[in-house]
Amino acid sequence: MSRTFINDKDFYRNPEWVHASSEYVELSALAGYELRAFPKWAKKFAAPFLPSCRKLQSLFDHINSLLEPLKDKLHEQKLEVDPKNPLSFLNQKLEGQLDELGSTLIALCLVSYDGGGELFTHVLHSVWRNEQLINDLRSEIVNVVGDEGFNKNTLQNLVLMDSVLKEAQRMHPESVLQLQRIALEEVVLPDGLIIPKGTPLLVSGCHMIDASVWPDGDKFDGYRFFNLRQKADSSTRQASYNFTSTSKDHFGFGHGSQACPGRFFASYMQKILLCHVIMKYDVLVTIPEEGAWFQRGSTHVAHPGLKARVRRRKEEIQL
Ligand code: HEM
Repeated sequence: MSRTFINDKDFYRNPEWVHASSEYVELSALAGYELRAFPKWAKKFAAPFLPSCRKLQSLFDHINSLLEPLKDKLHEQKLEVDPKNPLSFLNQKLEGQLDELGSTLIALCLVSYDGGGELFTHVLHSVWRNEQLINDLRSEIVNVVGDEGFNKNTLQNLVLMDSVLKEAQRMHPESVLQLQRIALEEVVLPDGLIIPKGTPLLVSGCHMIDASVWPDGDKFDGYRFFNLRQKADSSTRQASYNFTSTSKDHFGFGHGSQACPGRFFASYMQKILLCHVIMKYDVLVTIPEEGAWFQRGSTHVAHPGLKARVRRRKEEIQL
């Protein structure tokens, strides 16, 4: 994953970096949760006494020491942006002040690791309840990926899989409150409601999940966007049902100028992972009595009690 923003093989494949950055992302969710128990003014006093925050600080120091060789390489480079080198973009944005490289890279890890892992869990528990869907997905993979293997075209042509991903994200957005923004100027809505300048805003995504927009919206239908795409009367309309397209009715990746810039990469990654899992394994998922997910504050979380019995199968094609 880090390869998208750190294109230095010596670095992104370094097991120490992979381990430290993943552990940081995991632990920061826990630390954030624990810190919520304290009022804003008290957080900085409480943090040094919380084991999760102390561990985070030591991980952060370790991450910074791992970054030293990378910083040395960047110091030698010009502050020009090379389109093939995402690190050059960060270097320019930080104006060569590489003290903040650690926190910037960790912020990127946070936004990219977390959403991907959570979505993949929801995809797995959703598809493995429908044998027909698994069979259809396997046929699609054999037909589309079988001859050419993975490339941009074949990944785009996995349209049933695309529909499954979009549907899983519709039913399981990361949070039911999305599009976190601040009104930079006064906004008057068509119904006369005035949003004063400086107001922090969040938009409810509940309509993505219920039946007010999507028929049988509370049920997972892996074929939903595949069928809508088939019925669409124009290629623009077809494209609007792509997993990576955002709209006011489906903003799992956000919407507007700040919509997730990593969604195209995320889509390819989810598809490649799913191809491997679906072709190579038979899976029996056991859903806890309380359901496959639960709500924690505004976040929508996969239930940690989800269980899977996995058996290796012989894949029809070599991936
Ligand atoms: C399935 C995986 C992912 C999900 C569900 C997801 C979801 C989101 C959402 C909901 C937002 C907020 C958008 C808004 O407010 O309009 C966002 C922002 C962002 N995402 Fe993702 N994301 C994913 C993967 C990634 C990846 C792989 C990367 C980078 C490689 C990434 C980088 C970012 C960045 C940098 C932002 C901030 C954009 C801004 O504020 O301008 N995301 N993502």
